Amino acid sequence: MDPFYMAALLVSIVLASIFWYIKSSTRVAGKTPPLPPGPRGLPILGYLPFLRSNILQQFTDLARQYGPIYKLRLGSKLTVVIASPSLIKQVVRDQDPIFADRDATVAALVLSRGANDIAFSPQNSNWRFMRKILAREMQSNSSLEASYELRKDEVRNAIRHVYSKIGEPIDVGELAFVSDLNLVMNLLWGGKIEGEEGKRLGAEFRTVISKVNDLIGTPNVSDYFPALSRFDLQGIKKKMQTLMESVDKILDDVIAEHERPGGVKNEGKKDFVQILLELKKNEDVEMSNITMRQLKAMLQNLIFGGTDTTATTIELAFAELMNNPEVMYKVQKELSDVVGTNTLVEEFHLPKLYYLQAVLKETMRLHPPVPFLVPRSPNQSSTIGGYTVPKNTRVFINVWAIQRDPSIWDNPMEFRPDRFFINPEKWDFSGNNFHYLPFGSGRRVCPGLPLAERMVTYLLASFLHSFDWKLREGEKYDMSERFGIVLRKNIPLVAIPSPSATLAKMTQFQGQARRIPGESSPMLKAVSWFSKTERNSMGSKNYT
Ligand code: HEM
Repeated sequence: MDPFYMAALLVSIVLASIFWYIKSSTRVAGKTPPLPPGPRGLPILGYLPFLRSNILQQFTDLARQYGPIYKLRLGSKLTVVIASPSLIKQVVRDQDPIFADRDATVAALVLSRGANDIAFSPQNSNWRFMRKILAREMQSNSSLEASYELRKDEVRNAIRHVYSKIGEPIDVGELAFVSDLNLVMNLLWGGKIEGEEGKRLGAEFRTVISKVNDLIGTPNVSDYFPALSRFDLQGIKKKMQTLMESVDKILDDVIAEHERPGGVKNEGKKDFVQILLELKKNEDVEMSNITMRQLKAMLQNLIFGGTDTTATTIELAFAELMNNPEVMYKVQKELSDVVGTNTLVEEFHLPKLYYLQAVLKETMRLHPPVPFLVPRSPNQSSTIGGYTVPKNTRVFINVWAIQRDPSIWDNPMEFRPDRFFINPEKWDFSGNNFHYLPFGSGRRVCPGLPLAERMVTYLLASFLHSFDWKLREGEKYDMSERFGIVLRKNIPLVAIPSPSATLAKMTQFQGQARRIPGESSPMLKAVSWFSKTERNSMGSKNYT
């Protein structure tokens, strides 16, 4: 080589090396903040081999060791866990636009039809529109008022079902899940697909939802080592694709039924599918951008997002009440004072049930149904609490830890609904108080909150107003939890219903007032008599 070029090459290499050295030493010297602290883990695997089954407690213990923001390397995936109100504020308020994207796992990508739903979509105009339409057509006060009869139908069905099981053990989580699923399906395509067809759809969805939740909760090698994802070593992607084929089939049937001339009755309140299809047909400008794929993904969000969360809340509230008889007594006393003894619970009673509302807040404090929220992911590198959180990091917000933090809550492990009566204006579900976030916060806050509040309170109030509950002989209370994207009670709560004093009184009254010859059970008659909507005679719908 020409000596001149040789010299030029050497000089360039030396200059490049100096430049690189200066650049990297300024980073070391602290111009770019460091990554958060955290345990080291093993080469390649990172901290994966050290994850315990009780991840809620483990993530909380790690915060004690490393501070309110720490990092874990799980395979090649960088994960940051945040567990202090002030740092959460930085993520979900101060830097919300940066942190409001999601980091969907392989299973979640299949479930969300390629992040085309509300829950896993990046922030874009379609995501904003889907949230808007949900808020306007399903969650606004006026649309919730208009759909009340649909909820009332299902709550009465649930009461009838429990009534038919008096004295028998009932799996409370299962009861809550089926009731919630029926309720959500009724709002989505309610009254249109009934009878045997409705029953079949309910049963199919129950199976699919439980399988989907298992898959979403299974740790997947493909997520921790994206280079291996094309091999789908555990077959999770394949299994999810198969499940989605059956979901697709159900939703296609529902849509086809709505589009078939004469398939949908026109009288009464329009269901959500009908509203969406009409908007599409009328060529609403924003709606025309929404593809059929997105529409189905949105319906799925409502079914998957609205059933497990509400059912787990009801089961955990039930368990806490049975574990705390004095609190149960106060709830039932309030119910008989507010609702009275001559009628079943109606939704207009709910705003007056202050104590029951406090019970639900306390349940969701100790057992937030989505304990780490739905993980977020920054769309650019950012600084939180003096540490760098690189682009595409998976960010967990440990609401479970914050809502049990003794520096924030007095005797946090005690179930004390009364704590919500001190400065009640401070405690709501809006996500503005960073000490209490069961529905999340910021632009990703749960859009189903108004419906969830009504569903959970209405069902719980109805079950407790109409029945007394006890555990099976020799059974012990257990409040342990199992982690999943939605928290579960570790051991399902099984309880035995008997008619409450109110129901017994109503029954006596009914027995005298309206005894039908040949009717063996006047009490059964009473429940039926109080229901104005006897669609399914006295049978149970979709319950096992
Ligand atoms: C007790 C019941 C419920 C709880 C505790 C709950 C909680 C949550 C939480 C914590 C999030 C994530 C928020 C965040 O990342 O900041 C979320 C998101 C979501 N929830 Fe709920 N939820 C409940 C019921 C419902 C219901 C009834 C529906 C619909 C009918 C629903 C639909 C959704 C959807 C679509 C999202 C995704 C929002 C987005 O990413 O933009 N949820 N929920």
